[in-house]
Amino acid sequence: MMENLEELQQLNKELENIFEYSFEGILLTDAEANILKLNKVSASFMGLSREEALTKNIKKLEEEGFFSPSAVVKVIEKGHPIEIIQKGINGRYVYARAKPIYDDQGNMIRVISFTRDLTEIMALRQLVEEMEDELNQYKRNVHHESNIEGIISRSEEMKKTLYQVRKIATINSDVLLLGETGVGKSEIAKVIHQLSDRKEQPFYIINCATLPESLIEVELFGYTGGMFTGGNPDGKKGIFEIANGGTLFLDEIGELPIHLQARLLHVLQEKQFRPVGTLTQLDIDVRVISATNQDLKKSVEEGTFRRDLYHRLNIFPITIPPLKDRKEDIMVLTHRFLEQHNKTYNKQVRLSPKVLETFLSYEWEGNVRELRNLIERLVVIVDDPIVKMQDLPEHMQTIVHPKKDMTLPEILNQVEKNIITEMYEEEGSSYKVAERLGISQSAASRKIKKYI
Ligand SMILES: Nc1ncnc2c1ncn2[C@@H]1O[C@H](COP(=O)(O)OP(=O)(O)OP(=O)(O)O)[C@@H](O)[C@H]1O
Repeated sequence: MMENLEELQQLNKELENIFEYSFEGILLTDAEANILKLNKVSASFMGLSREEALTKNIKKLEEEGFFSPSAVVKVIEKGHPIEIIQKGINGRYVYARAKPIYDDQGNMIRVISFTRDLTEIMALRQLVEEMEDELNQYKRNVHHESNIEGIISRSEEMKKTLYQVRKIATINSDVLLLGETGVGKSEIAKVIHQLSDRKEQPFYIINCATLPESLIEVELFGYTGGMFTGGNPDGKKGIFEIANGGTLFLDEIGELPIHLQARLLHVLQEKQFRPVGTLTQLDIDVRVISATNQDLKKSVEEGTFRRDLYHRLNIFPITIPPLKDRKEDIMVLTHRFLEQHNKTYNKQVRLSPKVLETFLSYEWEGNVRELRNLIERLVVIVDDPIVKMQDLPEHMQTIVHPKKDMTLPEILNQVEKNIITEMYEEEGSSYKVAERLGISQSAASRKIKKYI
């Protein structure tokens, strides 16, 4: 008996501890809402001492505005458990769950309520939201950092290239940009200038392929007065002199006539040059960025490009990968060009999934320029809001680019897939596809299920 009593006391003590140290407020009332028992947390929600609270009735406290609405009062009215959010006297929000306790005869004898302070959770939520905002801001900044203005890119390949661009931009060395036509060499050259200490100084472009050979020398190096009949009597400044302090972009450097290549090498090495018709050397401070889509090494072997100039230019080469190797860039460039041209022409043109898929597997020999021009053309000429396969240039409509390890059945499968998806896009029904391809409707429908 004595042992049982001790055990009971021990258990009671443990329950008291649990009751007292709970993070939740726990409150017990009778069926008239008189408070019978409550823990510290519950008393503090009401802004009362425990002793005071034990003399109170919840209905009265509710009427006096200590909290509203009261879960206990609602349970007494309705006879079943309730969960609500209460506003407390000191502006605190509380999540309250209350339930009735019945005796064996089905009479409500007690109501027990559990309350949890939401104010802190709300404050924490606000903190989390603020942190999320900060994180997003940070992410935007990072994104901005890895993206350079004017250069749209998302691919790993371009990330590497842009990393090199950033590094080289600030060290003031001459740069050689390599890459197929239309990959963005001119854009990158501008970016290098923009990111360099020379950004406030002029940026000049000379295209060695478009200037007649007879003019290039004069354009680059200028001449002194009286040199040419019909020429300017005061002479003409060459671009090296004009661009002094700034950056000179020599596009299509592979086309520079061989007799001028030695002079260019001299300028690059000595940072000096001599205008045509004079013996005086002028000092210049020009950063030269050259670009070519030619294989300069091959030109050296063929004897059309000087080896020494090639080595001088090739100290800091940056290669811009072809668009076909930058699938993520195809996606993002397509999206951005569509956006731009839709805005310009006030249209809402979108591409069908098949067209997009074709873009991803197309060779893009003209690279970003070709993509940009094609999208502009499509936005202008297509009346429908969705660009379909038949709107593409003919050579793009039937492309299949078998990967190196594809077998003949796989290639044929690919062709079939292209035709079925394209036709289904156009016709929208398996019956029409069957009719056009001269196959049964069930065969057409099977293939549509297989490929789409
Ligand atoms: N990453 C890019 N983001 C946005 N536009 C780009 C990008 N790359 C290229 N372009 C655009 O594509 C077109 C061709 O680019 P750019 O003239 O720089 O190519 P290029 O390599 O210098 O060509 P070429 O060798 O024929 O001179 C331009 O309209 C340019 O603005």
